[in-house]
Amino acid sequence: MVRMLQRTLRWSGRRSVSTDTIYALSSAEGRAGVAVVRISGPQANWCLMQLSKDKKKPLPKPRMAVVRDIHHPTSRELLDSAMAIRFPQPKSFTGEDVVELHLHGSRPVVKGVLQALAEIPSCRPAEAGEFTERAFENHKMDLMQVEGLADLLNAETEAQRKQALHQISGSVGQVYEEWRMTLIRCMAHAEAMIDFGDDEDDVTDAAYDSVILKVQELLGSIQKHLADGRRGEILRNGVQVAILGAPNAGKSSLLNILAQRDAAIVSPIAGTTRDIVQVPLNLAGYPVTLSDTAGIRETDDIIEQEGVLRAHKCREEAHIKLLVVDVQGSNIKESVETLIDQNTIVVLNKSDLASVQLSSEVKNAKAVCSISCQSGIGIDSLLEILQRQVSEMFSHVNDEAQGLLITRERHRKHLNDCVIHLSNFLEHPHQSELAAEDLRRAIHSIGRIVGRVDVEDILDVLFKDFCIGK
Ligand SMILES: Nc1nc2c(ncn2[C@@H]2O[C@H](COP(=O)(O)OP(=O)(O)OP(=O)(O)O)[C@@H](O)[C@H]2O)c(=O)[nH]1
Ligand SMILES: [K+]
Ligand SMILES: [Mg+2]
Repeated sequence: MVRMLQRTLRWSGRRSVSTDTIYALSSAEGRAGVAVVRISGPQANWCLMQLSKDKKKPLPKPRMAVVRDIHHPTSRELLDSAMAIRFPQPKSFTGEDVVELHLHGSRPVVKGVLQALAEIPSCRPAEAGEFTERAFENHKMDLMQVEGLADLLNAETEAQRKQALHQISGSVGQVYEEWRMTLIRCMAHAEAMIDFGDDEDDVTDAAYDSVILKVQELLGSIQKHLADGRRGEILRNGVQVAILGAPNAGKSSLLNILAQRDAAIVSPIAGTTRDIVQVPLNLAGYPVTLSDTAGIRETDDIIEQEGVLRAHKCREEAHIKLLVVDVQGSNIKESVETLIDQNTIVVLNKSDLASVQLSSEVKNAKAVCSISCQSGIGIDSLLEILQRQVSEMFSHVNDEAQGLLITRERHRKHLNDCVIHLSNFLEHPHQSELAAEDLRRAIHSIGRIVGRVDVEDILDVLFKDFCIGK
């Protein structure tokens, strides 16, 4: 109870500050062609007037870019000749009055304008993510769109950009909202059963049968949606590719070639790599994390033992495995042949030293490829194989289906909860009070995804990830 009260207070505290007018540099720090300072809140227009030499100068027309000299409000010193644009509420990013100043991207100009804004009463610097928070509060975005925006800002590759933009468009949220509305209608029927069930048996029964059918259908849709192979989450977090193999096979050499830098130590001493060494890659537009691991073998060295443990853990978490084998050994060593599975690409290394001998175990692998880290032979075809494997992971993702990819564990959890409540409902649909409660819980679970209910905790975490000015 106390926690709930604290939360409510914190939440209302957050709401009350939103009457302030806030400002921030919304473009990146440092020298640039243009720097954008954004002002949002009831005093935004007034701020613009305070920054003019003649404070009675009329405001520019809405959404029209005009050249405007920016002066310090008290000293009247000229700070920059800027471009100003007004976005009157509610047609703005935050839903409040917004003024954007497009300044020359010079540090002293930006500093001067921010200092000038600080002089204006009832105007204060924005917190990280505060513009977006206001957009959410003013129903300009739902929670999934806010998360999509966070993903877009963090995106490193084209595929991630595409997925984030899709989530921002709101179409994913719309599907969940439709599901929620369907369940709300079902619950209305279920509640009507509680109230009138005894008197109007015939009428309600027929109607109620269709409710049960609807719930069954919806449960099927959600279960299908959940069985997406976690592709949306993988796309957001990156495809995990592990380099595995016996000591001295040339794993670190391969990592360095693919990373195009000396990320890991290479030496002729077996057991060189102990920690996992990771490098991010962009393969065919998809984000990949490539991990080099310790050579797998029996050892008395306790540090190397820990390295081998970490290598096995990395293998378990990997979506794609590169098993590096030194072709000088007659066959694939026993210690590593057990590692081959359907997601393994066998990489026969040091082909400059010996001719390639394939052992039968290789048949279970996804692909086999012969390379030399020394001469560079075969690296291009390995890259091609890898790119193909990565693209294949997302091949079922045509544009239409992408709208229904789950991008966060949070969404998955609420959908799983929803499945549990709907399954419970279907176990006792005619025990009206219980059944209505199950539906209520299912509605609540879906509502949490788009941020209809219980949003404050998620927002606190989410906005911490945003930069100031967004
Ligand atoms: N001739 C030749 N030597 C190679 C090739 N690839 C790697 N080496 C050499 O093999 C030795 C081991 O290479 P590493 O990359 O350190 O092997 P590793 O698998 O990371 O070894 P650990 O970390 O100890 O498990 C080094 O001396 C490399 O220079 C290759 O294609 N041809
Ligand atoms: K080595
Ligand atoms: Mg190594």
